[in-house]
Amino acid sequence: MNTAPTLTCFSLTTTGHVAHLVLNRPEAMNTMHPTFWRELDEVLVHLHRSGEARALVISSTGKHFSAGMALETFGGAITMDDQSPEGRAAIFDLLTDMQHTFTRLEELRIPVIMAIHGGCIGGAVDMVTAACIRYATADAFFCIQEINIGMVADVGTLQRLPKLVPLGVVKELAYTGRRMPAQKALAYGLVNEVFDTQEAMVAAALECAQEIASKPPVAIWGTKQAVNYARDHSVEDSLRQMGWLQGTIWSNRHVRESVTAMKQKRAGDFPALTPLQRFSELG
Ligand SMILES: C/C=C/C(=O)SCCNC(=O)CCNC(=O)[C@H](O)C(C)(C)COP(=O)(O)OP(=O)(O)OC[C@H]1O[C@@H](n2cnc3c(N)ncnc32)[C@H](O)[C@@H]1OP(=O)(O)O
Repeated sequence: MNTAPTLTCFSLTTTGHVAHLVLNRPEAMNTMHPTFWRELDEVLVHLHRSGEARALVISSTGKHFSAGMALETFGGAITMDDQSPEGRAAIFDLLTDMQHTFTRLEELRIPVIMAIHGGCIGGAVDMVTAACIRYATADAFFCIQEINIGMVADVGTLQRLPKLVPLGVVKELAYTGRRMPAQKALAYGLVNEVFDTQEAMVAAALECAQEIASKPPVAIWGTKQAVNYARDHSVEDSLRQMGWLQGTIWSNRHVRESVTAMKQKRAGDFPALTPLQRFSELG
């Protein structure tokens, strides 16, 4: 079964093959607590499996995109004073779980666009660096807040941000906990575009998602696979992987339909991604 999960921290709508996930706890500045993590993971599993959406936009509500980890979880859900081997193993498992959620976002079958306004703090930086494309409002800022609360950023920022902006910039932000404003993020290429208003930004993100969703989904899937692979491997290895990948997914039918649609000045008609099932559900 692949039913949409029941959500309290988010709202999820899918229109014309574009899914739009909105962080909707503005009163709590969309902080990340155990329910946030569980629901985000469930949504991503659902989108990954359903095959219905062909692109995902994630935006937020209220003053800030997200204030990061809910501070009350430190010393609450996350028990940090248990120095026993069992306590340390539990921290390792918890952290790995959170890391997997953002890796799931990065490895989703469909491209993900983040629409970021106001503060994007701590865990929120972890999250947005796992996306394909980032848009921001002029009032947005990015903060590796972890250093200001005595910890090392541990859910992906230090691993993914250096692939997006120069290493010196990452180190400056990570050592100082300074806020990087949207215009600077634009100059470094962390965000693709800066908008005056949140409405304009979300509209542009949805328009970009719609454009992506109009392409053959298998070619989009393959392109995401290839670009993600190339980020972490040599050109030589990536070219070889490209050969195997293209050999696996090449479709004359999709290319013919794309060219015909282009000539006829109409949208191409492409089958959706096949819904995935859990192995255990196959009977
Ligand atoms: C794996 C992930 C790890 C992490 O994410 S570590 C980072 C955790 N996050 C933080 O440390 C956030 C620190 N907070 C801030 O930088 C600022 O705050 C904001 C930019 C988010 C907001 O600034 P402004 O708009 O000026 O509001 P305000 O008066 O500072 O905050 C309003 C109330 O919100 C509480 N608050 C802020 N962030 C969090 C949070 N992350 N978890 C729980 N509460 C938070 C404050 O303390 C305050 O509360 P009151 O009104 O009672 O004084």
